[in-house]
Amino acid sequence: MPDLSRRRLLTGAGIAVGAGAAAVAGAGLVRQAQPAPVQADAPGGAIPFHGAHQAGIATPVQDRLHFAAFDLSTDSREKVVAMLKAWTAAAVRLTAAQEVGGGATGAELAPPDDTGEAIGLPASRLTLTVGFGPSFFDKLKLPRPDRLKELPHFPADKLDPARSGGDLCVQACADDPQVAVHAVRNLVRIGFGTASVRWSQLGFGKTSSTTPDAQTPRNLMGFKDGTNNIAGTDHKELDEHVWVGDEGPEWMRGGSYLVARRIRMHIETWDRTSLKEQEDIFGRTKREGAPYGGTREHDPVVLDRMPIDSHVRLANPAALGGATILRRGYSFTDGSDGLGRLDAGLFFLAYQRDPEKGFIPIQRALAAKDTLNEYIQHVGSGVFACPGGVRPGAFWGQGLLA
Ligand SMILES: C=CC1=C(C)c2cc3[nH]c(cc4nc(cc5[nH]c(cc1n2)c(C)c5CCC(=O)O)C(CCC(=O)O)=C4C)c(C)c3C=C
Ligand SMILES: [Fe+2]
Repeated sequence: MPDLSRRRLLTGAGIAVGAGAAAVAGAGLVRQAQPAPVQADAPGGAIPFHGAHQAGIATPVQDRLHFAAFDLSTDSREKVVAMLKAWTAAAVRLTAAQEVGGGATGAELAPPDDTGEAIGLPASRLTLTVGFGPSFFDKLKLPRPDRLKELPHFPADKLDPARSGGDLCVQACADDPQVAVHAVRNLVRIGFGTASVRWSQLGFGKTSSTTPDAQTPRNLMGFKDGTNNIAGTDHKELDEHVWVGDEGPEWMRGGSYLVARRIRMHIETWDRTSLKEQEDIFGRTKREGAPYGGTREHDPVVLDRMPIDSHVRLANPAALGGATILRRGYSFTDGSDGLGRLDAGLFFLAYQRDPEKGFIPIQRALAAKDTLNEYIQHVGSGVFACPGGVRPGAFWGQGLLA
């Protein structure tokens, strides 16, 4: 049997993985040594796959994203269960820097189970998070959670169906883009015949942080983005606004609803806008990120010091009866659009306990009035129910499908 570990030693804890771990290739579940939990902000380390919540939601935000939305090519629950079992087995290995199935260099006369481009790379804090779209429930004739509804149309939406929807999604985040791309590519291979990619999005330069003490990243408009976000360590806020509780359904407990929006930025127009106007649009200063009326980034937001139609004034929970989301977006550039303009923007990802109390009221307010709208356009959209965390030996969506 080949050495299936990408790196024999994971983290300073020096736990050996791979060759010694008993893994079952293909659809079978894997029983193996789990990597020791590492400091979540340690570069290269492994984030545990199992837990009360799926990793990749409150987890400190990694540098890179590969997001993929899939359509089912079957209405057979058995086939979907087999795929989710195989995906889970692969995800356990991928997030521990191990090759999937029989590895990248198994039997000579068959295509290898693992595509191989991550050989030698560390886990890179890879997280894999799965969600089910409304159409998943319709296709498989399963009861849909009350809170999982198609999003309403918002004024100025220009959604491309080819970049919207999807029966299920996988969010892969890692500090190394090759690790994230490898993970999604291998899941796509495993899903062949059961699910195929409908659309996908690569992202870089996280635009929001869940670690408030870290330096706040900047978006492509040059502003600090994520200042007033929920901290991944703030369990009270997470329980109140992000994690599904007793309201269920049972399989959604500890899970969350994800809204994904591909938001194009009209970068060229933005770059011709005065600094004063740019700052008025957000209600924050560009260099420091301070709210109008304050001097430091984390000074409190005082709504009536900001222009009435500024982004932060409109989106702040105090203006919206407490509506709160966990933001986890990434910048993207997908080359130019054929008209000499950069196809760039924000791939906005928001997690919440109930979209009707999170994304929807905030986006209604923004779509109606935000002065930022002149510089952006929502061109892709998806909403997904991300189940609670996976127990060792279980598989993604087991509570729903088993
Ligand atoms: C519906 C939700 C939101 C969308 C869509 C959205 C798009 C969007 N945002 C920025 C840049 C910034 N947003 C900032 C704050 C902020 N934005 C939202 C929600 C949406 N943004 C919220 C809830 C907040 C926090 C408001 C508060 O409580 O103060 C900021 C300021 C810094 C920060 O707190 O993060 C920036 C900058 C862009 C560029 C964009 C679409 C392309
Ligand atoms: Fe925003």
